[in-house]
Amino acid sequence: MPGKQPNLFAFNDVNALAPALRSYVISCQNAGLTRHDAFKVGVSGGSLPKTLAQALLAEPTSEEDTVKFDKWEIFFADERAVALDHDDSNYALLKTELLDKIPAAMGQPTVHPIDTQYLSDTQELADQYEKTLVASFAKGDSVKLPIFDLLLLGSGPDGHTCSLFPGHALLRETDAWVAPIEDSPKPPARRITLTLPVVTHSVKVAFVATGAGKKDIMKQIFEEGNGLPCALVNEATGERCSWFTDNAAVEGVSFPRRGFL
Ligand SMILES: O=C(O)[C@H](O)[C@@H](O)[C@H](O)[C@H](O)COP(=O)(O)O
Repeated sequence: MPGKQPNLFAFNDVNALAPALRSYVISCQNAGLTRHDAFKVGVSGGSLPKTLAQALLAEPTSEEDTVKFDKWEIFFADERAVALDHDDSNYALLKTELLDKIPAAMGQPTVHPIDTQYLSDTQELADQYEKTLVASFAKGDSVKLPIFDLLLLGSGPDGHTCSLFPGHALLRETDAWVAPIEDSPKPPARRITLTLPVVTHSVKVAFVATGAGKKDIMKQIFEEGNGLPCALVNEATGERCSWFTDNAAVEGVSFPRRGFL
């Protein structure tokens, strides 16, 4: 149904994708600022932090085009149960690729990493991270799920997103906001992740998927679905979901592209 489908944007390369991603993120930021004077964003790992840095650290072209980092609250869409300076840490990746590069004049975001005193117990690690979300989103009778202003996600070659893997029982989680996973098929095995209802409840969801290595899974996600986690997000969020891809990632994918305005 037109208008209900996710937006698929395809660019020549990451250099062309980055300015569009910037303008999209800033429009989500500005909507968040209007709603609650803050921008609550969840990010994942993979190649996303690098692309995000390219997008966000560029020079602004106008007043509206300003990244207001001091209003940002950054959460992790998923995280590995490792120390914050470990090679596998998504926090460490974001810090190296983006946080450490933000000039003081741009303001500094509030960042919510996992509490590493609970690393030995992934259920507790997830529960504690959920408490971090509760403190920001005020879970209660009227708030059944947190509403992120934006989730910035990647897609694995198997169609996973966050640490929600194809066919995994975690896809059926309905109560928790954050859940542990002990048997991630992609190492490291022990992680925490936002659950599917939280992901699909976000005001906007953006995927960044680039490179020819994504072509096969993009075909499956957009043409067949197959219950793949990324396809489940597409189906539940429709037009609230946008894919920032390059031509190599969507070559041969039968799904209408949108022009990015
Ligand atoms: O914890 C993880 O396993 C990663 O965060 C993962 O979910 C990543 O986002 C995708 O695999 C896409 O990775 P690329 O962006 O590198 O393609």
